[in-house]
Amino acid sequence: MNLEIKNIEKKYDNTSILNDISFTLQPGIYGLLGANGAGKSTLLRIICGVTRANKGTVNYNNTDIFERFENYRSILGFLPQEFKYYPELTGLKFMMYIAALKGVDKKSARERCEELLKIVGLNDVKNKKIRKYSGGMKQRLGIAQAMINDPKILILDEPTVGLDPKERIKFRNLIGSLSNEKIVILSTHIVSDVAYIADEILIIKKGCLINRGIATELVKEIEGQVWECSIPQKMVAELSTKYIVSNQKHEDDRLILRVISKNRPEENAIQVEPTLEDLYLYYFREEETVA
Ligand SMILES: Nc1ncnc2c1ncn2[C@@H]1O[C@H](COP(=O)(O)OP(=O)(O)OP(=O)(O)O)[C@@H](O)[C@H]1O
Repeated sequence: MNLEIKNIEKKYDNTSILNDISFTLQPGIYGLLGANGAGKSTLLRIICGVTRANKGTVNYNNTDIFERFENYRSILGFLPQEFKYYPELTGLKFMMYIAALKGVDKKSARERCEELLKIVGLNDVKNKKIRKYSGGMKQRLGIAQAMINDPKILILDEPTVGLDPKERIKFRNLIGSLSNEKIVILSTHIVSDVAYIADEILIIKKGCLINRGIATELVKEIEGQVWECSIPQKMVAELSTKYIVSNQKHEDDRLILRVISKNRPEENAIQVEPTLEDLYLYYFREEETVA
């Protein structure tokens, strides 16, 4: 199985949103990482066939998705960024409704919906109205509905928005367990969401795919450029304007600063192993701080 994104370009009102994006995916979990507005949602919507690209194609097993779109839709699961939940329905009724929309036959629908609600840990609340669900529960319901047709390609757009740290961990474990033999693409601007579960990271910046690979390979780009130095409080402002500071923590009356810099930032600075968060900050420092 393969999904090929080939020379995709997208413009809105003559502004380029996606710029000649090409990559091919095999089964695995892929983290699409980029700052707000980088073009992640647009790219995912194009991959799902919801939005049309101005140029380029999306090919599933070497066929343009629009050549056999019904066939493609039947193997696709999608959780869009702004998903509509129908608060007055119960979790189970909502799932049954989506199953009907997706053409799952009535007999197997109930069994499938109950099974998925169990998998995502919503069995106990399946007869409660969605308006009583927490953010994490809603997101898990969103994943469950995307899985109704047992998709081979599962696309989740910012699925961890609004989740607390405990729910994030639950979510990561869930994705890990669901992804067998599937292509899972998961977009986020939160590095820790994908650092542990993604087999590969795709980094998108201002509509361009600027890097792709396994995390341990990607971070080599800044090897030898990440430092930790212990400094007095009063030096923070000075160092922060001079260097990219990826983290800081207090230690007694001093601060331990994690700095990204080609040169040793301070006499006592020691080199440390780069992480994906450091790399993210290195790429997106002007755009936002790491969440
Ligand atoms: N329908 C549209 N019409 C005009 N501009 C759009 C439309 N959809 C997206 N854009 C613009 O395209 C750019 C990329 O948006 P997109 O939602 O794809 O980014 P993103 O990386 O998913 O960011 P976010 O996480 O904030 O959603 C933004 O500048 C956005 O304003």
